[in-house]
Amino acid sequence: RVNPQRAAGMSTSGDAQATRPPHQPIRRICCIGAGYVGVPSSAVIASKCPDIDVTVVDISAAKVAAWNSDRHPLYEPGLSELISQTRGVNLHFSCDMIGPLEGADLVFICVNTPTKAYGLGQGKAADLTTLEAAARHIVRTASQPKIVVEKSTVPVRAAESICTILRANERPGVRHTVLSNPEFLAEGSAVQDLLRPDRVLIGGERTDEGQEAVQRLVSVYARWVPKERLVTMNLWSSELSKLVANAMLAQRISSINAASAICEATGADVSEVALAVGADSRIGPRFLCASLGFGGSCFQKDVLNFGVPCLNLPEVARYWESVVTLNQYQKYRFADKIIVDLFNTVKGKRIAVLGFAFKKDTGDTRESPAIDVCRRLIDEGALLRVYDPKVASSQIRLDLNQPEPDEASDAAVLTVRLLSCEGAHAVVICTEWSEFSQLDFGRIFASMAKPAFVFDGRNVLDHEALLRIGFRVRAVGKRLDCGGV
Ligand SMILES: NC(=O)C1=CN([C@@H]2O[C@H](COP(=O)(O)OP(=O)(O)OC[C@H]3O[C@@H](n4cnc5c(N)ncnc54)[C@H](O)[C@@H]3O)[C@@H](O)[C@H]2O)C=CC1
Ligand SMILES: O=C(O)[C@H]1O[C@H](OP(=O)(O)OP(=O)(O)OC[C@H]2O[C@@H](n3ccc(=O)[nH]c3=O)[C@H](O)[C@@H]2O)[C@H](O)[C@@H](O)[C@@H]1O
Repeated sequence: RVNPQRAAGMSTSGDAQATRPPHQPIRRICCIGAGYVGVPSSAVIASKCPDIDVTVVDISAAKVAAWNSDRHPLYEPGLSELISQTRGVNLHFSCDMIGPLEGADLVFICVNTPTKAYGLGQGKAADLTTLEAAARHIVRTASQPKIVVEKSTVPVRAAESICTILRANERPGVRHTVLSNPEFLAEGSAVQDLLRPDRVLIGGERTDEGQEAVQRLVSVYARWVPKERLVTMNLWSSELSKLVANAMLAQRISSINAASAICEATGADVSEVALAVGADSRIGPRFLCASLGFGGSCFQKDVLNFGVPCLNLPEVARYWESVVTLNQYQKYRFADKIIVDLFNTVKGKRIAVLGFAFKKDTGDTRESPAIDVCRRLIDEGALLRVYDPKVASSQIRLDLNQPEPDEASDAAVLTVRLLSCEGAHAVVICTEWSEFSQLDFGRIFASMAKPAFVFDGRNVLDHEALLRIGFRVRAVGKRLDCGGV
């Protein structure tokens, strides 16, 4: 069993390396999970470590086939280029769940760990089914010792469960080691984040074998990450640090979004407030953009997961839950403002929605705030035209529970393209794609029903210019044409 008593303080890689004998270099890596984390991480390792062979495996044959083709299953700037340099050289994608694993020195677990959708802890706890399946698969398959690296985001002490499963099923003489190496990349900048990480955390047991495994993984990252950014610590600190980081980032957005509601009520401007607050070096300027709410597959999941109902800390749980509650409020506050400002009814009105991904530079729609906003408008009888440069129309229909259009698609509730804004009562910005600020709003205005509204859920447009054209403009945390001082 993992022994938490052996845990020691945090250190950076240089300290430990100096006192230890040279360790066996990592030659082969198997990554379980060909998703947003597994593939960029593997591609960066392959490109930075030509002597390491990396194979990404997944239970989804369709996904593996797509990674082996030129039509990759997800969009991430710079990733296709990396893959074209390394695929077939030292980066491979495979459905063979046995061979690559058996040959690997080190196995990254990068499977999804979503919020439980059923039973005990439904809607809050992490569903660790895939993580456990991966651990059982490793121990069933491996006839040689492996370094098993938990890269998926997990509740604190998940490594203990993995370890227990491994220990109970290991073959005689085969002892695997578990490390925590949480990933901090953000979608849309994954490749850059991996190439230049603020820090790489590696948590391991403070036993000789645990520390040997830590150093072997350190030596992989040390090829391109400065050693002062390679931070080693105990397993539980590493697992918890990931959750705290995401929870604090989400909390920051909910804080500025709470301020945005006060701005709208008072006439203060949230961009000015963010500038002033962020100038304090203790706070810093990043991650203070008020919005229609945060999205993505992780923030809500990790904040709730961090609320730790099982640890019986109800005050702590309530504190973190309020970050999510405020986010829900912000999404519906934005949607309801559209309805109220369009004279309390959107029934039968055309509304052009620009952007559907949860942020720019990704095609990912998981927990996108656009979904809640669009659903609210559809429920109120609006006719939506949704456009996103990177989200497939079939995905938008799936997220909004709308069937594929038939011949009479113009009468459909949802049109997933934007031929024009002709006849629309409002343009709604849900994602901050750069191309939206380049649109010819003069022409758009001319084609729209009047009065013509713009609801900027990301504060990315030139509001003064829009007002001059004649739009009624609503933005997050600002009073524009409705009575500011
Ligand atoms: N998406 C992101 O930006 C980040 C995600 N994370 C964390 O990383 C983990 C993975 O997230 P994503 O890459 O977004 O998920 P994803 O859903 O894109 O990819 C997970 C992949 O694992 C595969 N998989 C599931 N069970 C498997 C099994 N038993 N054997 C083989 N393959 C299996 C799935 O088919 C899927 O392709 C999660 O814990 C997430 O919280 C951490 C940092 C950033
Ligand atoms: O664990 C994870 O999955 C990752 O979650 C986030 O990354 P990601 O969700 O990809 O994207 P972010 O840039 O953090 O944005 C999250 C959401 O917050 C919104 N946001 C972000 C910043 C801001 O100032 N305002 C704001 O509304 C974004 O539009 C988006 O909807 C973290 O930034 C990563 O460090 C972490 O690894």
